[in-house]
Amino acid sequence: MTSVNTTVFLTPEEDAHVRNTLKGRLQKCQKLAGQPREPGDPIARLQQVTGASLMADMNFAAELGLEAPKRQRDAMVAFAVGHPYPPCIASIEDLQPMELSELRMDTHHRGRVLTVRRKAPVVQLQASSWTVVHARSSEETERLEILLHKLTHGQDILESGSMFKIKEPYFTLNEQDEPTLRIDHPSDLVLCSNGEELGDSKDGDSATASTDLARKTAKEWKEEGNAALKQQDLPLAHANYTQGLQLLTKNDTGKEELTYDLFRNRAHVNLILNRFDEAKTDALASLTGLEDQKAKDLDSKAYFRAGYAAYNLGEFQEAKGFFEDQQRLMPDHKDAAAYLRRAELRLKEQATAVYNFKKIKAGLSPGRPRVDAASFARNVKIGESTGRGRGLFATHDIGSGEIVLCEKAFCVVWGHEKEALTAMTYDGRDDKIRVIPAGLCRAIVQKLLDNPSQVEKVMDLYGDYRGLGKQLIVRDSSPVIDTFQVHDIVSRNAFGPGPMHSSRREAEEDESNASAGLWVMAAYINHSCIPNAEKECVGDLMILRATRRIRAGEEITHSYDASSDYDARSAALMNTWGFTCDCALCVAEKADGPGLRKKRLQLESEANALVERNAPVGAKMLAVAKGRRLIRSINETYNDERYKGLPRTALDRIQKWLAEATAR
Ligand SMILES: C[S@@+](CC[C@H](N)C(=O)[O-])C[C@H]1O[C@@H](n2cnc3c(N)ncnc32)[C@H](O)[C@@H]1O
Repeated sequence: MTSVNTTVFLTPEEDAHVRNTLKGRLQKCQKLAGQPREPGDPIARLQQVTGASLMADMNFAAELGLEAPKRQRDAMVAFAVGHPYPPCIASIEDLQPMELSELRMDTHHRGRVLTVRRKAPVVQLQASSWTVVHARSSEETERLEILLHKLTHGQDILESGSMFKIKEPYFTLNEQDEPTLRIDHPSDLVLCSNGEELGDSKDGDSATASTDLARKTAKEWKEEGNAALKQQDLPLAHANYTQGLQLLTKNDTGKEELTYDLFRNRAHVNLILNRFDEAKTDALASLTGLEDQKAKDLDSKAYFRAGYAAYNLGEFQEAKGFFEDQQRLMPDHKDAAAYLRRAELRLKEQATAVYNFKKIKAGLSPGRPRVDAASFARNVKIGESTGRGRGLFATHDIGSGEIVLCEKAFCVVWGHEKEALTAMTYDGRDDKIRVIPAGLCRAIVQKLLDNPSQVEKVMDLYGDYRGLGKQLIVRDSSPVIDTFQVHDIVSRNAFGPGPMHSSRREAEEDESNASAGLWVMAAYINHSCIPNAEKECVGDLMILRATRRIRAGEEITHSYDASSDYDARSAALMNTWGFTCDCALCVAEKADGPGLRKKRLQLESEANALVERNAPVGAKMLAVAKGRRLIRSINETYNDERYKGLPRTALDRIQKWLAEATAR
C-alpha cells in the first residue's frame, strides 16, 4: 500500500501554464467581484452549448467500454482549490427569490434563491457538466455549471429535469473565463418537482416533469413506478413511488395496503441505487405484521430487503436479526438463508479477526475488486496524540505479526474503473500544484448523499478546512455535503490500495489514473518513520499488522512515506500531509547535516545497484566482498551515539542481500 502520490512533475513551462491559467482566473475573479453581470449574447450561448454537447457525445461514444479512458497529462482536468465556501444551509422557503439580472460577478448571493429553467442540452465533461438556463420572468439566459458532483439517483441532475432552484447562487468565471452560475455543492441545486414555478410542465423530458400530484391517484403512481422499474428507469421509478407516498401522507389515508406496497417497492429501487439508508427505513415501513399468508410473504420480502440494506451498511448484527425474522416467515427462501450465514460470518470476523484470506484473494478480479468482509477494530481506539491531533491507540497488548486492525474501505476507486479521475489542482492556500484523486472525492460525496447515516464518521476526519463540521444537516430533503471539506479530507487521509493483483490494467496505472481509497478508522493512524505497524491491502480490505510487540495504551503508527532519503521524505510529508516529522529517526538524520546525508545516499544507491545486478544465490566472491565493503562504508556514516536504538535504513537491502548470498 502506498500513500496517494500528490506530487506531479511538471516542466517549468507546464508549471507556468497551469499556474497562470488557474491562478490567473482567481485574480480576475477578485478584480471583478461585486460588479454587475453583463447579459451576453443569448444566441451565441445557445450555439456554444449545442456544439459542445455534440462534441461531448462524440467523445463519450469513443470512450464507451469497461476501462477508464487513459488521460494524457496535458488532457488532465485542472482546477483551483483553496477558496472554499460552505453550502447553503437554509431551506428554500427561507430564501428571498432573485432574478438573473440581479447577479453580481464573483459573488455568493447569500439569503437568495434563483429559479431557472434549462433551455439547452447538457454538456457532460469529465469533471463537470453544464447547460444554459433562462430565468422565470425573462428570456435572458446564463450558463449553469456543476463541478465534479453531478449525480442524483444515478442520473446527471441537469439531465433529470428542466426546472431548478439554485440556493444562494454563486456567479463567477469558469476556468475558460466565461461568466457562470457555478454549483460546487450538490444540495445547492434543487430539482423542481412540478411545473408550478415557471407556469408550465409541457416538455415532459424529465423524470419528474408533469408530476402534478393531484392529477393521479396513489395507485396510478404505483403502477407508473412499476412500469418505470420494468424499463430500468430507476430515478423515475423512485420519483413515482415517492409521489404516491406523498399523496397518501397528504390525504392522511393511514396505513393501508397501497402504502405498504409503495414503501416495499421503493425499498427495492433504493437497494439497486445503493441507497441503503432509505431502503432500510422503507422496507421496515412496509411491514404489515398481519398473519394471513399473503401478508407474511410480503413481510418476508420486506425483512430480506431491510437485512440486505443493513448488511451493506456494515450493520451485521442488525442484518442478522432481519434475516432471522425473514426465515421465521418463509424458511425456504434460499437467498435469505445464505445471507443469514454470511451475516454470521461477518460477525465472527468482527469479533475474532479470523479471516479466510485465501478465499478472499481468490474471489478478486478487476470486475470484483471489493471484498465481502467485516472490519475488525477491537484492538484499537481513537485518542489524543500530543502534537499530532488524534491518533489510534492499542486497547491491549498486541504481539508482533498480529492483526492490529483489519478494515473494509469506506470507498475505493481503482484506476481501471470508469469512476477514476485524477485531476490537477492549484491550491491558493500554499501556492502548490498537486494531483488529487478527484474520482474518489466524487464517489465519497455520492455515497454520503445516498447514505446520510455515514456522514458524521467521514466528516469527522481531519482536513485543513473544517467546513460545516461533522454533524449531518438535511435541507429540502437532501443531506448538505460540503464538497470542499470532502476534498480536504481526501487530501489528508486517502491511501492507494496497491495492486489488487498483477494484471495488465494495473501495470498501466500511473500518476494520471492512480487508485485511491478511504479507510475511516485507519485514517486516525499517525505517521512515524519508525512505525510499529505495517499495512497491506487485499482488494479494498486493509490489513494492519504489528511489526513488533505493541503495549496496551501505546500509539499505533505506520509509515506514510518509507523513503530512506530524509530530504525527499520530509518534502513529501509536508507536501501531501502538511507536517514536519519529529520522530527520533528524523531528528538524527536532520542532525547529520546535508553533506553526510548525501554521502550515505550515494553509498546506498551503489549498494542497491549491486543488489539489483547480482542475484544473492550464487553471487560471485567479488560481489560479496564489494557488498561487505559498502556495508562498512555505510555504517561509518552513522554516528553510534546519535543512532543508538535507531534503524540504519540505508543498510536494509544490502544486509538482507548479503545474508542470503552468504547463507549455506
Ligand atoms: C491521516 S490523518 C491522521 C489523523 C489525524 N492526526 C487526526 O487528528 O485526525 C493525517 C494527519 O495527521 C497529522 N499527522 C500524522 N502524523 C503526524 C506526525 N508524525 N507528526 C505530526 N502530525 C502528524 C497531519 O496533520 C496529517 O495531515
